[in-house]
This record gives sequence, structure tokens and C-alpha cells, in this order.
Amino acid sequence: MLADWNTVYKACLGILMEERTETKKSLPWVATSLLVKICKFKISETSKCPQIIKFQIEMVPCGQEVTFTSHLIPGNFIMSANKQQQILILQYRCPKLTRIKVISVVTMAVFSMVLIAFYCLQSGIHNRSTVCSLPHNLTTLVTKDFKKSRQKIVTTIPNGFKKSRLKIAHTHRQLPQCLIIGVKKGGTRALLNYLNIHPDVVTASDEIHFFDRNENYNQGFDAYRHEMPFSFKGQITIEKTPAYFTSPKAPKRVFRMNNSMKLLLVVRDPVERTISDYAQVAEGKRMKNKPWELFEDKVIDRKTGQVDKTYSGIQRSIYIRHFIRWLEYFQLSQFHFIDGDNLVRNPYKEVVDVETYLRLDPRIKVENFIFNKTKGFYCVKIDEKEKCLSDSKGRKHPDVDPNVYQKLQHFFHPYNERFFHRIGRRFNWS
Ligand SMILES: Nc1ncnc2c1ncn2[C@@H]1O[C@H](COP(=O)(O)OS(=O)(=O)O)[C@@H](OP(=O)(O)O)[C@H]1O
Repeated sequence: MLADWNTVYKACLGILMEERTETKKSLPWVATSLLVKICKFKISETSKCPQIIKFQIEMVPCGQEVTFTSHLIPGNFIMSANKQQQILILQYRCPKLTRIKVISVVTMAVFSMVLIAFYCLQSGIHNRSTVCSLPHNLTTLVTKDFKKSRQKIVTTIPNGFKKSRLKIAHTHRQLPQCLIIGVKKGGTRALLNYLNIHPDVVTASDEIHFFDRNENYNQGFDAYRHEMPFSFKGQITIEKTPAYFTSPKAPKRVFRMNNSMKLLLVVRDPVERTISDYAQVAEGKRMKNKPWELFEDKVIDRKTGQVDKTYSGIQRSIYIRHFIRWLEYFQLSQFHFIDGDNLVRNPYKEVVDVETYLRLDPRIKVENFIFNKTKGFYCVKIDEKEKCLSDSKGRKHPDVDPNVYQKLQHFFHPYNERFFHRIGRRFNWS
């Protein structure tokens, strides 16, 4: 099915029509860069010749601007739409090869390669074998643009998983080689977003809950892989689900899938983490007009006056208890700890440490972090655009009775000490 601008427009609105139209329009392209905006899309003339590249594109709501830029010779695209799966497929084809066209195509190809080589040398990435190839150029540019919109371009499918549907030639879905396992409310979303800046990193936008939920784990690793974004060879896929850290089954399951998994753990002052955990749940209840207890009533057993160890918010903050379960399967060297409190104050430092740990080229710059005074947090800045986390991150914490706060500090102290001892590193938690 060939599609014209109108079909793309309709598809953008989420209405895939049965119409079979064939309209030929020229594809805008600038120098060797080909620009396709899904919602402002034009199709060039079509002719049969070997297929060069094929894009599968997720459905994009209108108004959401998605840009492909690639260093390709100019040619044609054929768009097809798979109504059932709601996938748009852009197929790049070269035009009919007359002698003049062959010459111009070859000239263009050489010109493109020179430009690509120039680009690679300029960006200092020439020392990596696959990086300077066309796919990587695509990766860098496509992921930059798609990453921005990916979160909004997922559709719920029956098993509760979310689907990501961007497929570009030479890409495939890979099982993650790195997991952000926790801790809940530690700053895991911020970390994932920061790492996403790196061109060699792709991230699963949703929490997949594969290792902690039986119904997901029982679907097998292939189902899990299917939840991962498409990536090029050499890119690292990262998934974050903070519930993994406290799940008794997760360590063994992760180990079974990949015993050399790299594990990132964002830790935060356990007292603050507990308050944050409470604030999230309390807000949820408030929104549903359900009754909620005061923080003090939640964490202190009023009969004994002691910290209520049965409260899940407290249990999740006893890091050592969960961590020793992970050590049954993984070496300490497989973990990298991120100081969640410092991640708020100085994200660049924490992220560069992760970059080093993952042996990534240093591509994340201090300029990528910009402090947003209104939010009171750092946001990501790429291409002059600033992206902050949603308001569900950085909620106002309740004012806590100082005596209760102190009780909590006392309570966590021995657990913290054991944790520091086990990991060979201390954090600024009193
Ligand atoms: N840049 C930036 N923007 C907003 N929020 C930031 C940021 N960096 C770290 N944080 C802290 O992240 C805390 C939420 O942690 P998580 O993302 O791990 O929460 S969750 O477990 O996924 O619900 C959240 O905790 P609360 O402030 O208690 O809500 C933030 O303090």
C-alpha cells in the first residue's frame, strides 16, 4: 500500500484507513540529510529497484514531531500500514537506474561517505568500529528524536506489558545488559533519563516488572526482550524497575538470564526514602478520596512506641536485608552504587561515574544538565530543549515530627552500618 500525505496524516491521528492511494510527491532533503516529519510527510516517486533501507515507525499522534535524519542518497519511500499491529512501514527504495542516475547516485554516495567520515572525525568517534557506519549515524539522530516521544507512543497490550514499536533496519530488541534495580524513590527515573542522553544507551521507558512478577516472568525471556526498545549492535539496553531490589525472587531470575548483568543501585537516606515512599502512597489515596494515615502513625507502632517494622515503607529502606540476597548470586563488582541524594544536587558527577562503570565513551556533558528553579531539580538539556521529570517526582514531603524523625534515624543506623560495611563505601546518612 502506497501512502500519500493524507494517509500519513490520518495515521498520525490514529486512524488507519483502508484507502489505497498512490500519490507521488518529492521527499524533502537537505544536502545529504533526509528529513521526514511524520506529520508533514511527502512521498517521492516510486519505482522498483533493490530495497536499501526499511523503517518501521510507531504511530505518532499529530502535533508530535518526529524527525528522521539520515545520510542517505536521495530516493523513494513507500509507506505501508499494518492495520492490525498499527505499524507504519517506510521503505526506502532507490529510483530507476538510468546511466545519469547511476552516476549521480554514486557521486552522492561518495559525497555522503565523505561527509559521514568528516562528521565522525569531528565528533571524535572514529575509533569505534561500527560507530561511523550509517546505522550509527541513524542511531544517534533517530534515538535522540524518538527517545523524546517514545513514552507517549506506547500502547497497552492485553498482558499488561507496554509495546515499543520503532523498528529501523539493522536494529533489534536486545535483552538488557544493565538494570537499575532500585531503590524505590531513590531517583531511579532521573538516572534512567540522564543515561538516556548517551547515544550508545537505549532505555525501556516503562518499568517492566519482569523479574518481580510471576505472571510476567512466566512468559519467558523472549517476551521480556519484546518489551525492550530497538537498538543497534553495540548499544547498551537499560531497564529500570525499582521493585527488583526488594523482590526475593529477582536476584536468582536475573542471574539465570544473565550472570554478568551490570546492576545499578541508587541509594538514598533511608529516612527520606521512607517519607518519599509514604508521600507517594498518601497522594494516591488522597486522589481517590480514600482515607490515609499520618506518616507518624504509619511508621510508629503506637502500642510499643517503636518503629513499625511491618510497614512496607520501612522494610524497603532496610537496604542490607535485600542486598545480601543479591550477593548470593552476584559479585560486588557487578554493582554500581549511585548516591541518590547527590544525584539531586550534582547529577553530572553521578552520571559520569555510571558512564565510566559501563565503559561508555564520555558523551554526556555538564551542559546536558540544567537546573530548573521552578522545579527545584536538574532537567536534561539536549538541542536547546529542556526536559524535566513529571510532577510526580519531587513531591512535597509531609512535615515530620522531629522525635519520630530521630527515632527513624536510630532505627536505620545499625542497618546502614552493615550495608556500608558490605559494600565498602559510606554515604552521608546519619
Ligand atoms: N532531576 C530530578 N527531578 C525530579 N526528581 C528527582 C530528580 N533527581 C532525583 N530526583 C528524585 O527522584 C525521586 C523519585 O525517585 P524514583 O524515580 O526512583 O521514584 S520511583 O521509585 O520510580 O517511584 C524523587 O523523590 P521525592 O522528592 O521524594 O519525590 C526526587 O527527589
